[in-house]
Amino acid sequence: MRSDDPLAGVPLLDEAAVAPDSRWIFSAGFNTGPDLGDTGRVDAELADLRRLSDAGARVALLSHQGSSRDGTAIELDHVARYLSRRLGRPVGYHPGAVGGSALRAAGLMRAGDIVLFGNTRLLPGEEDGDLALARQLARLGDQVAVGGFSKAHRAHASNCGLLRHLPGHAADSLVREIRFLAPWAGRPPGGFSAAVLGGSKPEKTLIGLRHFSRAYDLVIPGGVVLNTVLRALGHGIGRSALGSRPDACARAAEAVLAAEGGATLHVPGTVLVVRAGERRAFPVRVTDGVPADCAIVDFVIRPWAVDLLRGAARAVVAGPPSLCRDGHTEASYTVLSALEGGNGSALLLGGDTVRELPWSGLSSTGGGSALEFLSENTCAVLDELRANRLTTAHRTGGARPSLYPPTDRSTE
Ligand SMILES: Nc1ncnc2c1ncn2[C@@H]1O[C@H](COP(=O)(O)OP(=O)(O)O)[C@@H](O)[C@H]1O
Ligand SMILES: O=C(OP(=O)(O)O)[C@H](O)COP(=O)(O)O
Repeated sequence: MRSDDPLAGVPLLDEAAVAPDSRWIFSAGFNTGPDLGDTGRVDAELADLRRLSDAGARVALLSHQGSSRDGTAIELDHVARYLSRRLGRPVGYHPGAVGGSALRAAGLMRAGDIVLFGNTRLLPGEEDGDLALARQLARLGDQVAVGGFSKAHRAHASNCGLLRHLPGHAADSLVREIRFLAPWAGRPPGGFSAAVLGGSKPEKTLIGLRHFSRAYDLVIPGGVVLNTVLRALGHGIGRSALGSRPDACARAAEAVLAAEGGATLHVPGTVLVVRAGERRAFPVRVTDGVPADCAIVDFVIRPWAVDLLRGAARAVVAGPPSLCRDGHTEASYTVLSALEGGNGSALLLGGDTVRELPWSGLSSTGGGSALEFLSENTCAVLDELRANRLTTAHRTGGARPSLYPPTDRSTE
């Protein structure tokens, strides 16, 4: 029988023996540019890195940032400098993560050293989970510690792929995040629940809209999710953004709109739009349709929905509801002030959501990963770690001491 504990059967770094001079690969999900923006995704890994280094491990650190598909992936020396500062010890940077020069850099590491290798998103095959690439990355160490919750929903070479080649363990950062999110997974236990969606990634519609419209009482679509819903309802949306998978998102929105029961879906009467080449937003009635040369950047939340948000026992915000980074804050700030003034608990999910919205309450370092976890009570990396525990690599573990002293696994 499958346990409800999302960590059941997952090997934990906490329970692993970390021998002096052992070679570890730490899979992280820093995904932050040179301005470092919100550092939560880096800070989350500090304790695990310190623990491995203090135990005398040689730590080859791998992280993704941006994407090679849209040219946003860059070198990560800024992250190594930040880590050095925060850890109070040198953290080296080696551009490139595969091939002779990376292996030589790994070979020069001494007990306790931490070296960040080049951005994995600069490697062809990373985002396809290429196992040949994973095999090359695996040469940087003998065991893997998996942190990087922000990419826990991606079966990429530098997380799930590595686990096909080496014994792996969930870093404490991953465990903490899962334990923190677990009470939010599935259908809320009682009281009124609300979800506000936004941002631009397709997961907000494909996972978020689907899940929350089944499991919650109120869903307020914003960002690209709102554009998708308005189009599915037959409204003109001009040149509003529809994200990277418009067709799949359109089908998901149509299915949600056609479903019986489920959450009340907030559809605004007024959206705020910007004309191409201009910055100033102006209101348009949804029923009038957005002019062809305009894009939706914001919207006005109806008073009844603001009241429901304020009274919600539980609320999740996944993605900035409006284009905050360009100063369009009407929907976003309305949501935040309703939640701040309310009596329930509210949780923000994601990178840009946490970076762009002024919020000091609960937040997760994951956007898409957190949505997947809330919807499925698991995610790709947890499944792979469970499978990894049963593999030959894990069972033999070379000549190393037993990684897992007998523990209570009765929940498996
Ligand atoms: N109406 C909109 N049109 C286009 N982009 C939007 C819109 N509303 C919000 N956004 C943008 O979406 C981006 C974040 O999307 P996403 O990556 O999905 O969020 P997160 O990183 O929190 O998971 C932000 O930069 C935000 O300003
Ligand atoms: O920033 C991330 O996702 P998120 O914006 O959904 O939080 C993760 O680092 C995953 O990145 P990806 O969505 O480019 O695979």
